[in-house]
Amino acid sequence: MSFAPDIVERLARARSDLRMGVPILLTGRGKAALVMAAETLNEERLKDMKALDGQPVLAITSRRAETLKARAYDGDIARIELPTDADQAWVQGVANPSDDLNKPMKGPLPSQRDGDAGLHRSAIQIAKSARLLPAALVLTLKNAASFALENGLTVIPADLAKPHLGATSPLHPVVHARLPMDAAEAGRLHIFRPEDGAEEHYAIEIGRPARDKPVLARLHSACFTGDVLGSLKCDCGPQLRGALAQMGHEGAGVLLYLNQEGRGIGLANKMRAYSLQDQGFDTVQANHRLGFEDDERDFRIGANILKKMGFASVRLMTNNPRKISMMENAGVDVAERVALKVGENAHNQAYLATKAKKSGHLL
Ligand SMILES: Nc1nc2c(ncn2[C@@H]2O[C@H](COP(=O)(O)OP(=O)(O)OP(=O)(O)O)[C@@H](O)[C@H]2O)c(=O)[nH]1
Ligand SMILES: [Zn+2]
Repeated sequence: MSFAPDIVERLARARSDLRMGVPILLTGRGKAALVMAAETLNEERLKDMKALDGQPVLAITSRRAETLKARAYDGDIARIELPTDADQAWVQGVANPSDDLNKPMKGPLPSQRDGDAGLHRSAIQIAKSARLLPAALVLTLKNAASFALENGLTVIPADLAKPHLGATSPLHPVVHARLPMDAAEAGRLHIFRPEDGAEEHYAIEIGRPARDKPVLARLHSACFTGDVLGSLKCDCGPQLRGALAQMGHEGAGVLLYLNQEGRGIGLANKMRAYSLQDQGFDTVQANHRLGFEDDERDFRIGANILKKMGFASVRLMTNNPRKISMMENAGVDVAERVALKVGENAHNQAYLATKAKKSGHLL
């Protein structure tokens, strides 16, 4: 029978469970763990978890651990032991840096050193892919199978999930239709849907670019604040309109609108980063304090869409060298880099300077 969800479908369920505050069960190497996302934890479920046998731990990334001066014995992650009197506010205070400056962490925060951190690592990856803060409460369970069944929990075997976490999901074209725009009357919007149930991505085709020549292309990452609201904190809005205008002017091009808001951390986390920037941290430091890397985007998605549309070579409009190398690694030739320098203003000068200094953006 083919009715039961496969691992990719179960992972999509797990992401939405965690976003709703519902626990999931991770299994692997003869162990099982009850997992709840720190961000969506509630007092009642925390109380119930503490009533079970065993020592719950809060798994956080080493980026977050560094800010908290906690030891990350597992390299990329740390397993913080939960004090017996820990409540929801304690857990969320460790996971979320918004109050770090007002309430410097008292600590010390002892981390676990022994045992296997595999399930904890998977828990953080799933929380991250759900666009939540990268922190999860984890409790190793006995009799896990009956516990999951009784409570109707989504069960994820970590070994089966591993190849899919951090992988690029195959994408399929859904529909395309004519879309006359200010920048070009001959516009067409294509919708692509990934198999993993995550956000759809869009391609805006201008004119009918030849498939056997390098196409003028832009990989644009969604920025609700810049693209829609005209935020002055970044240069996304002018870059989006500038790229479309140049494609309209040349009569041909493809703009990929990738739904990877906030360099892949989601809009809620980007707003957390903005609030940290108001406390004096730059765009890179803010991501790190939240527990993320500088840039969590997967540009292979863009390369895959281009290949699906029949393009093998691009004139890429970007100042970001990572976009160029990722395209080439994904098998799309970058015949030329076309600089896209628009939209500098008094509010985003420091942001653009940080990208140049810390993220290698070309000036
Ligand atoms: N996390 C985070 N994301 C931000 C911030 N400012 C802008 N963004 C996001 O950064 C992305 C901007 O990406 P792009 O326009 O592709 O820019 P880029 O990587 O600088 O590369 P090029 O513009 O091609 O040179 C969008 O997803 C924005 O939402 C910020 O301060 N923090
Ligand atoms: Zn932006």
